[in-house]
Amino acid sequence: MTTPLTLYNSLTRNPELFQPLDPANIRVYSCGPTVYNYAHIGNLRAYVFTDTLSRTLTWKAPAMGWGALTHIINITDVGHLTSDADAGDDKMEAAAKKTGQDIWAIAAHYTAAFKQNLSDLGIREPTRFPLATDHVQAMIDFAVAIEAKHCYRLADGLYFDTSTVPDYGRLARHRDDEGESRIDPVEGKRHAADFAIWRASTPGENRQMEWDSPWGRGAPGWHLECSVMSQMYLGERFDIHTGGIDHREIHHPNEIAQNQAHSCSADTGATIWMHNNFLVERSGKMSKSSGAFLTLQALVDRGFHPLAYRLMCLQAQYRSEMEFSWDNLAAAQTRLKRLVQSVEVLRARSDAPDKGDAADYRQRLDAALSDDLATPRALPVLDELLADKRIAPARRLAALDDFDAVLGLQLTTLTRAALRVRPAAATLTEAEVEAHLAERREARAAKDFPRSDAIRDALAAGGVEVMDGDPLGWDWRPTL
Ligand SMILES: Nc1ncnc2c1ncn2[C@@H]1O[C@H](COP(=O)(O)OP(=O)(O)OP(=O)(O)O)[C@@H](O)[C@H]1O
Ligand SMILES: [Zn+2]
Repeated sequence: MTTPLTLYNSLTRNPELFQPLDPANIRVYSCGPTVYNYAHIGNLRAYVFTDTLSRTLTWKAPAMGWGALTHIINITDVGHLTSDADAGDDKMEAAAKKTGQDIWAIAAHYTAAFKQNLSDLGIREPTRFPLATDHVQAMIDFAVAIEAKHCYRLADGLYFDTSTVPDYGRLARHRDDEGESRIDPVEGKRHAADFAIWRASTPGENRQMEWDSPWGRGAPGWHLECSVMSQMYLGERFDIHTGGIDHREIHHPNEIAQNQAHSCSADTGATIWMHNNFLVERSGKMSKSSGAFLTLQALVDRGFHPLAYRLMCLQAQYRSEMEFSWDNLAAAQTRLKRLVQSVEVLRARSDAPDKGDAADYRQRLDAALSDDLATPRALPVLDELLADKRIAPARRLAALDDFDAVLGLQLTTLTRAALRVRPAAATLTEAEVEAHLAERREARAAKDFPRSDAIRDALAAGGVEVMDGDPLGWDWRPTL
């Protein structure tokens, strides 16, 4: 039995039954990163969420009679200002000025780093990663098409008049009074919420990225990019649009306004708008612009495996705020080790009787994921499946394969050696650690305890804790 898929729609603020426009081709658009710096682990949470969504859509497809999934994640390499509305500099140009580097090289470097992060987190590649800068002509065409009815010109560019579309800001649930203070004032705007869809370069601005347009040389607005790329690859109407919760306030309402203008209808573009909540620290939202943030590499440098972070994300439902702490990450890594160990045990035992059936577990997993991607409820089902001695090990391993297709924890291939990530500060190589441990085993066998202790202390000084009698059977672990 298959559970129908229910997803929370930010437009209606309600869970809704997912009914694809074209079951043969489900279409999803996710706002991608602005590539002026490394992604922080909060940004990456957004893509663990989209990966869970796309894996769930794929996993459920056979039973639901769905066909292909087309998933687009764009790369914002121009146009995103330091404020999500119309104030400040282009984040890309600002980074280029600050570092004195070529802006195209910056974009290429951080785009590659972002894709590596996704791969390290077991996030499947989307169908396409379109670059905003490859679509500038299409953006100009889109703007030309809506200009007469929906836009007006100011000295610094072409602006969208938000009063020309029905129900502007419905997604954000703006009340008129809060809208006013939220948006940066720009001289001459008709309404506070109006926004630039083309920004003309100011004399002497000296941008590295600029293009000719009917509104002067300049660059496209960030909101325009996503309207154009979603329409180009998914059509005017598609199924799901995702982004972080911050996008619910400005970026997505503005995309919707443009989509409505272009399609001459009240259609927002996507049927369901989904938003992941923030990763926060005690000091507030993790944020690239604020300077101090954690990258995935920073976690690895402290001895954590990227998949431990993925598991940490799955332990929270995507709509809940998630607080980062090293303790929580360490707990997730221990949980991952425990899972890897259970799989090892199953592999070693292939002879147990087969009295049970994994179908019940599959159904429970399906029920959890189909309830707005309730991953925290899915994980205990996995634990129970692995521990159910009534089901033969081979059958449990086969079911694990199926579970992992949607959880993406790579449990069928992950090894304990891979999980023993060496912190950046470590001085001993893996081979040296193994050699010391072998020597120590000999010393203990010969009851030479002072020598055994001396080796343990030497390892500790090198950042390695020897784990005698560890219940998980782990010989050693890196210390942080
Ligand atoms: N702390 C966070 N937790 C979860 N998602 C986040 C967080 N910060 C940003 N996001 C999401 O990450 C995705 C990529 O965002 P983007 O690269 O444009 O970030 P940014 O606006 O440049 O960075 P920041 O807002 O951190 O300064 C977006 O969907 C955004 O909503
Ligand atoms: Zn976007």
